[in-house]
Amino acid sequence: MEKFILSLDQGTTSSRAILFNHKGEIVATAQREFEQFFPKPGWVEHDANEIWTSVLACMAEVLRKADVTAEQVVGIGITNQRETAVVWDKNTGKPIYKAIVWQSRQTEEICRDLRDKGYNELFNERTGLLLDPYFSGTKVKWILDNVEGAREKADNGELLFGTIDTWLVYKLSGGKAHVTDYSNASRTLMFNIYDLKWDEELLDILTVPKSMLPEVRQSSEIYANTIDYHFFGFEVPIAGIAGDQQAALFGQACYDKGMAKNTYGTGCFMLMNTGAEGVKSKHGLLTTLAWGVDGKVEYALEGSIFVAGSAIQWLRDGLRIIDNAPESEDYAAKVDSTEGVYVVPAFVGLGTPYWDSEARGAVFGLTRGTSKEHFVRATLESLAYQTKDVLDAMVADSGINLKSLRVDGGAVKNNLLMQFQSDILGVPVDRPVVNETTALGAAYLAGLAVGFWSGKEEIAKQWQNEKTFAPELEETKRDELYNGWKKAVAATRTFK
Ligand SMILES: Nc1ncnc2c1ncn2[C@@H]1O[C@H](COP(=O)(O)OP(=O)(O)O)[C@@H](O)[C@H]1O
Ligand SMILES: O=P(O)(O)OC[C@H](O)CO
Repeated sequence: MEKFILSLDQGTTSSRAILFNHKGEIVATAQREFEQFFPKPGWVEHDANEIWTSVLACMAEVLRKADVTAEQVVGIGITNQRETAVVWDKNTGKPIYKAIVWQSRQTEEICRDLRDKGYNELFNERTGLLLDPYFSGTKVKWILDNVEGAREKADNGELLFGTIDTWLVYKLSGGKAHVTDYSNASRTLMFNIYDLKWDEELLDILTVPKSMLPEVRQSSEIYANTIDYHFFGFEVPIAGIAGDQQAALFGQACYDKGMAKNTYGTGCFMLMNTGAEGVKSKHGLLTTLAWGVDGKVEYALEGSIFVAGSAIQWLRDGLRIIDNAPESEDYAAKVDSTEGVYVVPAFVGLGTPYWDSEARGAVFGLTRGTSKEHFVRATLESLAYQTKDVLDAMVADSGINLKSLRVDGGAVKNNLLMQFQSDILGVPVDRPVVNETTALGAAYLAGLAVGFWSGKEEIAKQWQNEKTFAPELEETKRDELYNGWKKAVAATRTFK
């Protein structure tokens, strides 16, 4: 009887269940989108129950599609949109508020207040992060401060907090396990990434009771079994957890110091493996835990771009100038350049290297000759320019010049974007055969824990390149285009 690993990839816009075989190949995929709530400008929320039911539906569908029984699944790996915060009642298992999404800006005031009190340095030193609404800690505080009765319940030990991994393991295990892994904990603003403990002083500042927090475990180990009635009469070990960007780094087999990947999903996230050492950034990158495997943790440097593929969704759903994401390539290809048009999609502020949460989106260089094609192309190009900002910071901090950049995520199917990316970076871009590297990374982590794969060496051999995009643009032209982008960003930031 052939065996498989089931990977649950809970992303910002959709949940996916993907079944992998022993060769690390995709056997079947199921995907469900769910509702995005924008209750106020800059706020983004999800319904945690809808996330759970979307995951359940995907699990059922993927097994049915592959004609595989639960008995053939030797382990489940979970990977998730990170930072998104859920708080639920321990007694009822029901969330007391919507999940506050990583993109949401509703804790800007809390962050500003903490920054004004001079706490940024302390948080940065211990967590590798910054006092920005992006991270979970201030979202938990916001829920406790704003939901009626929440603070009292939390103080009585009646509430639990979790990122989406924690929430899913809790639901899959029938409430038996309240756990997370190092990679997710390192995104909360409450976890000391050097002591590997919840930081009591930071918790006091954030007024979050420690009793709410999950137990932090390795990224590859058995945390609990699924309860059989949710999993078709069979218990399956949940054996891998990692935040989606760290999972992608693992799935891209970036196991050596200095190897990096960039994932183009809702946002764009570049991570570089820095080994056993957490490198402190001087250029706006985050220091984060990559994973804990075999009793050891490894670190990564990260550049976070808040709006990437979601800018393409905005062209589709907001402006309604394209019908679907792939069409962005068709329109962009109809023109040779944007003719000086720049779109800066700072819809929820700007992340690395600017960390400007009050900036908002802007368009520059419009003329009477600007067409839809130029506009679409400029939006696509903004993904590449933002990535160039991040790579420059990465090179400055690490001193490592990348030989190539491994890429993945929904938008890398766009060949024009990938070629432009390589042109703007002046670095070859490698797109692997398995584009679902986030899910693959979680599958690997789970598979290692249950002995499905023997070790990282076996996994690294499975990585295969599908296509390399080599730089073709002259350096002077590259500099000219990128200088235009920098001017556009600078101008965007003055409009507040
Ligand atoms: N051909 C394409 N060109 C540009 N963007 C694309 C293309 N296909 C998908 N996308 C973008 O990729 C994103 C989906 O990627 P995915 O990795 O599934 O994201 P997430 O995990 O954040 O939900 C969407 O924002 C979509 O707009
Ligand atoms: O859902 P994605 O793939 O855009 O990833 C979101 C990140 O984990 C946010 O930090």
